[in-house]
Order: sequence, then structure tokens, then C-alpha cells
Amino acid sequence: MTLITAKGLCKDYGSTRALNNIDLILSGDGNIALVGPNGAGKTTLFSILCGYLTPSSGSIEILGHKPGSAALHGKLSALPQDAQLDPGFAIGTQLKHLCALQGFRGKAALEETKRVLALVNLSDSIKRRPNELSHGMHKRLTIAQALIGAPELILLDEPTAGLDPVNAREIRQLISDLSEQCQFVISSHNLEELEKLCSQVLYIEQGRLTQQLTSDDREHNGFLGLTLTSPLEEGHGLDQLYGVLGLSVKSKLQLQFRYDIKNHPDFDLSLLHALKAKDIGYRQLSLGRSLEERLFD
Ligand SMILES: Nc1ncnc2c1ncn2[C@@H]1O[C@H](COP(=O)(O)OP(=O)(O)OP(=O)(O)O)[C@@H](O)[C@H]1O
Repeated sequence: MTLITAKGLCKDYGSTRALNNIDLILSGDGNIALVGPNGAGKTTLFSILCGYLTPSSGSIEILGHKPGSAALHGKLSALPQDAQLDPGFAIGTQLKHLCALQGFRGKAALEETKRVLALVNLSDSIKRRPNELSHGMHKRLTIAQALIGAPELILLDEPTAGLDPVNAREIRQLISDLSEQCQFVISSHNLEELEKLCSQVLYIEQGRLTQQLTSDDREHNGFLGLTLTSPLEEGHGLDQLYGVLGLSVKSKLQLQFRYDIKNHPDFDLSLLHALKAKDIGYRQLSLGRSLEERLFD
């Protein structure tokens, strides 16, 4: 199924062109990452997908419908970066109200509230108020409201921004677990996070879609990273191994091989043999290039 299609999509704010002629066809399984520098146009695209903003020109469809159309009711939800619940009312009361807005009536609204709170591990907090929760718990709560009605696609803007490493990890795990039931579009500046959670990456720069990557090309692109335990000595000869097309020294302990994957698909094994024969210690061997390397090298 096609998730998102855009054709010649532009958005202007006065004389500022925030999105510039975006053509896009996104389909398939897996989460989608939206990445780009500050001011690139991510929030603008996100807001258009949610139906909060309309394009200046061009067209866009999500799940086969125009953003904001009634046909998307219950299929799509969004979590803006600074989403808040009212600090003064009990969590259960507010979620039940949001469930009612989605068409759940009476007991069904309570059941749905309990279901989404259980999904984010906040069942015990149903009677608490949002201002009694930690920052991390509050983020889980806002994700819970995005899960009401079990939408197919959930848009998350910076889901771990401002969280400490433990809470950020918890949110990532939650998104990863929930990914079995629905798909996410995640806007974030955290490339490692996106690499763990997403199988497709859209890179936006000055309003243009400049790169579209999939995880398929990650491991099978003829690159191999090697982390050593100590710096290489002169005359190591690793660049002379069969199949090596290039060897970049990223840092004293970090090497990257580019190799002929077609004729030497088992290059990783040859490298391991060579490391053993030459008594070179290593910490990690990783196939492919990281998202950061693929986007910026
Ligand atoms: N309401 C607005 N009025 C005028 N210009 C705006 C408005 N919103 C965004 N812009 C401009 O549009 C461009 C894209 O902004 P947008 O917020 O979409 O970028 P972003 O990629 O989300 O940035 P960040 O990563 O910093 O959140 C920027 O040049 C920004 O200044």
C-alpha cells in the first residue's frame, strides 16, 4: 500500500519557501524517518501530513487520502513535539474525553483508556494528574493519547527530545514494540535512534528532499567498519587484502573498508582471518555504513 505520495509539493510562508517541489512515493512496511538540519522544513511537512497546514502548491496524499480528510479519521494520529495534557485533570478523565472524541462511548471509552495506558506502562497512573508525572512518564502519556483507536500510522515529532538517556531508551523500546502493530513517521535529529527504529529515511535540506535511503542498502553496500583495540602499526597490509577497494582511517581505532562485494561477498571472513594471522585485536566489525556515514560522507 502507498503510505505517502507527494507531487510538486511546495509551502511558502510569505516570501520564505519552506518546502520546495517535493516529489515522493513511500510504500511498504517499517517506520519512516524524517531528518534534516534546523529550518529544513520537517515540521512544515509534518504539519501538512497532519492536515494542520495546507500546501501552497502541488499535492500530497497520506494512506490514499488528502491530509485532514474525514477518511483518515481513526487511521492516522500525530504527536507534536510539545504535546501536553491539561496538568489539572486526572489522566483517565482526559484520555476518556479524547476517546469519546474518537467515537468511543461510555464503557468503551474507559476500556480504550485502560488499553492505551497499559501499552505505555502507565496503568497505575490513571487517577494521577499529568503534573504528578516525570518528564519521561509524561512523554509516554502523550504517546498513549496518539494510540487511541489503534491508528495505522502515527506521526511522532522529536519523541525523545529533552529526555535523559534512560527515558529516551525506554521510549525507543516502546516505539519498537508498538511497531509490530502500526507504522510510525518519526522526525528527529538523533540519527542513531532513527537507525534503530526506521527502515526508510527521508533527508530534507532547505525545503528539498535531497536523499531517500532504505535499510536494504545499509548492509549490502560494500562497506565494512572495524574498531580496533589499539592503533595499527606500520606495514599492517590490511589495505592489500583481496577485494579491498579503499581503506579510510576514520580515527586511530576506527577503520572503514570499501570492498568489492560482488566478487568478494565473504570479505568479512577474510578480514577476520587476516586479523588473527597478523595478531591485530579488534572490538567490533560492522557490515555497511551507519546512517550518519550514508547521509554525510
Ligand atoms: N509560521 C511561519 N512563518 C514564517 N516562516 C516560517 C514559519 N514556520 C516555519 N517557517 C520557516 O520555514 C522554514 C522551515 O521551517 P520548519 O520549522 O518546517 O523547519 P524544521 O526542519 O522543522 O526545523 P527544526 O529542526 O529547527 O525544527 C524555516 O526557514 C522557517 O524559518
